[in-house]
Amino acid sequence: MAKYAAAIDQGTTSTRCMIFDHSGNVVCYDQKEHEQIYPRPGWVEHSPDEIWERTQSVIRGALNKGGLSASDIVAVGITNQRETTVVWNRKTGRPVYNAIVWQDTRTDQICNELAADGGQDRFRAKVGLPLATYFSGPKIRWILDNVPGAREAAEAGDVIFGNIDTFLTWWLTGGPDGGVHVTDVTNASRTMLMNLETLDWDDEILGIMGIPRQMLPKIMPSSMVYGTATGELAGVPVAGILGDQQAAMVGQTCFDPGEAKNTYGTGSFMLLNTGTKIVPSTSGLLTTVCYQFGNQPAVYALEGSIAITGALVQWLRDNLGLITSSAEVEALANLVEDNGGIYFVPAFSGLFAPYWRSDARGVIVGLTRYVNKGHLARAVLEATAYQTREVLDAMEQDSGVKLTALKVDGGMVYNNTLMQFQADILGVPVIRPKVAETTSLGAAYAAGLAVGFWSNTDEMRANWGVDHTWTPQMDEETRARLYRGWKKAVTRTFDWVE
Ligand SMILES: Nc1ncnc2c1ncn2[C@@H]1O[C@H](COP(=O)(O)OP(=O)(O)O)[C@@H](O)[C@H]1O
Ligand SMILES: O=P(O)(O)OC[C@H](O)CO
Repeated sequence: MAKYAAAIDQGTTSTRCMIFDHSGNVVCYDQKEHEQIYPRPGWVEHSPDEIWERTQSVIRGALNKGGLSASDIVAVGITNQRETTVVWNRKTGRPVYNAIVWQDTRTDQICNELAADGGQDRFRAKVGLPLATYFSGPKIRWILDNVPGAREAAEAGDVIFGNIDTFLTWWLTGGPDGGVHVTDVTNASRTMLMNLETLDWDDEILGIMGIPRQMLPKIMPSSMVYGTATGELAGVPVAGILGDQQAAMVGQTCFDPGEAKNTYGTGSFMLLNTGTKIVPSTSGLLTTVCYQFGNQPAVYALEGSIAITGALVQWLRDNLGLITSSAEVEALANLVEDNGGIYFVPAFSGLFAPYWRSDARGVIVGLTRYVNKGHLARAVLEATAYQTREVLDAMEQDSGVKLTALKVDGGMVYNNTLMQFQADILGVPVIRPKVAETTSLGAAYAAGLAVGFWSNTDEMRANWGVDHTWTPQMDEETRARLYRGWKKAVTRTFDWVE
């Protein structure tokens, strides 16, 4: 009887359970969206209870669709939207507040106060991150400061913190009845609280941020058996945890220093493997943990995080009603030859890499009466490609590595117009692999590796193959002119929020 590895991918907009065979092919899957809660401008929340309910439902759905049961699954891996912060009661499992999502900007004031002493890069040498609303530490601090009784309960060890990986692992392994309270090095590296050298929580930063150590999960490698699942997957080892962007690195088999990928989802995230070296960024990138398999040394990465890419297409659909599905943006953009002179800079959550400007807000510039909805759709797609060029430039600057091609994945890579324009604006080929579900695949690989379903990374590499390559067709002068226009447009977003 064939055996399979399962992955739970808890993303910003939806939760999936995917089941893979030994060749890395998807055997069956199920997926469900969850509610995006916007209580105020700049605030974004999810219901942790809904996320756990959706997780159980997609596990059931995937097993049913494949006609499988827990006994067919060798291990399950978890991958997740990173940074999103949950604080809950360890006796009841009830969250003390909604999950505060990575895009949420409510901690702006906390970040400014922390930056008043030592600047935005105050903790960068230790944690690889600038002070920004993106990361979990300030979000935990906000909950402890604003939810009555939360701080006292955290100090007493009654309420605990986790990113979504930790929350789901805790529930999967029993919840209040013995659930394990753990995270992995990749997720921990997004909290601003983990020291990249020691791979442990940093007491000095915990003290400054006012976060009690006893509420934090134990930091573990990304591939090992953390516990045994209960419920639908009863008896299956929970054996992999990776932040979703790091999981995509594993799914894309970027195991050698110098290998990179870009994932285009709600936002886009480009990572470059830097091996066991911690490479500091001077160009606005993040230094982060890429993965740690078992007791091997941790592998690090440079990351260019872009907050809004696919989410801008959703905005065109949901807020303007110009399209009824995300895929329709391509046909709308193809009604016109070019962007008609406009640029759309989607600084909806401020700007992440390489700027880290929380005072920025979105702009559409260059408007004339000539511009129509086709141009707007085109500018929406182009925004993704220009933002990607910015982080790629920063990456080459910081690492000294000149990329000769870019491996891509995520929901937007089925848009041919965008991918061709991406290759044109970067001036390097863009490559989509056969299995583009790299995030789930990476989590399944991490879990399968821990239980010997895959014996080493060479087996994973052998599963990777090219589906499509887009080669640059734009002349150098046009590329430079268009990109100059983008850079100018970006400056128009600055200094908006006072
Ligand atoms: N054909 C398409 N063209 C442009 N954008 C698309 C297309 N299909 C999906 N998207 C965008 O991709 C995103 C979904 O990708 P996915 O990888 O599932 O994201 P996430 O994991 O962040 O939820 C959405 O923001 C959606 O608007
Ligand atoms: O859920 P995604 O795919 O939008 O990824 C979100 C990132 O992990 C945020 O850092």
